[in-house]
Amino acid sequence: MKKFTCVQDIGDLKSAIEESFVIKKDRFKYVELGRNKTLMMIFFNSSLRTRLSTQKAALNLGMNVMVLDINQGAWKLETERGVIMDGDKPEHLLEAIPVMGCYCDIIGVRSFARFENRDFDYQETILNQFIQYSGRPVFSMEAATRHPLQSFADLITIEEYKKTARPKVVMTWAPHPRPLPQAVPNSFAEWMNATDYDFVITHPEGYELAPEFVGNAKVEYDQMKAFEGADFVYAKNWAAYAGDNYGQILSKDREWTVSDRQMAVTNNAYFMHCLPVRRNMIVTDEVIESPQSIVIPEAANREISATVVLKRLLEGLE
Ligand SMILES: CCC[C@H](NC(=O)CCC(=O)O)C(=O)O
Ligand SMILES: NC(=O)OP(=O)(O)O
Repeated sequence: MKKFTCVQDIGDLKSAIEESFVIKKDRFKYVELGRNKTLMMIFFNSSLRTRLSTQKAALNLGMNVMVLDINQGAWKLETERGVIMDGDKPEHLLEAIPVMGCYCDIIGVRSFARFENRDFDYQETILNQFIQYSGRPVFSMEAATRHPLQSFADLITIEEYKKTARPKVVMTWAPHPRPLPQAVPNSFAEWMNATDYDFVITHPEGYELAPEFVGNAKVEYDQMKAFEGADFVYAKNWAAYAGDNYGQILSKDREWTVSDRQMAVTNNAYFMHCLPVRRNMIVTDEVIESPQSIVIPEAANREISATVVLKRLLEGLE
């Protein structure tokens, strides 16, 4: 594997899931593979799970690890080409990227959507500059339009907990005080559409995701109807994507906060969320603390998805 930015990069999902279960049984099985290889993790945005689980995955494979928080300690970076750099940014990304590539063997990048320009975000401008100019294999630790390490962990979790071959999985929008990226819902939808699950997306009108991510999923504007008979409920907030509303908050309707009311019409569904989660905005305390909440095992599986991905990137090194 030469990069990991989307579901296509992991190849056959069945083998990827099988490999994740092998690694879950013995996460140090390939500890020699990464000897004297260095992972560099670059964060333009905050992180807890991705930062810790990806570092742990690298240690599972015997790698050295370097972590750079771009906004704490590095020079402020200009990302636009052609700009006269007479402002507060002493360095351009187009120099910083190849320099960082000199010091490592594999690069992970976190760079959220900025909501300033939809094309800039949806062309994955920052991530693609790392792919183009670093000279190293690059993987996404959540970029503008996807979060594949999270979605891979979500799939592993559903495979572990599902009680039927084709569970009904419902991704629901929920209210939030800030406009959040579409990366997690886009990515979850992309991975769910790559399975044969019964996948439903529910959100208020105006929160339609980009068609290329919705794919063949059923979209249901009535949340209660969507929840009927669900085996898994995956909650997440996202800002509007469509038209002039890009990056906007259109609703903070707390009727969409996942509570016992909605969970009551499911098939005793498991509750999932990528975390961090705003309690009593996205989901009530009762639901996230219930025996059906699997948000912690879901987060634990981030170590597994990252170990599989890093293993395959190491195997792809010349
Ligand atoms: C893994 C999720 C990362 C990020 N979440 C946030 O930015 C939450 C920030 C907040 O709740 O203020 C998101 O929604 O994409
Ligand atoms: N789910 C996830 O990626 O969490 P962090 O933003 O804390 O890394």
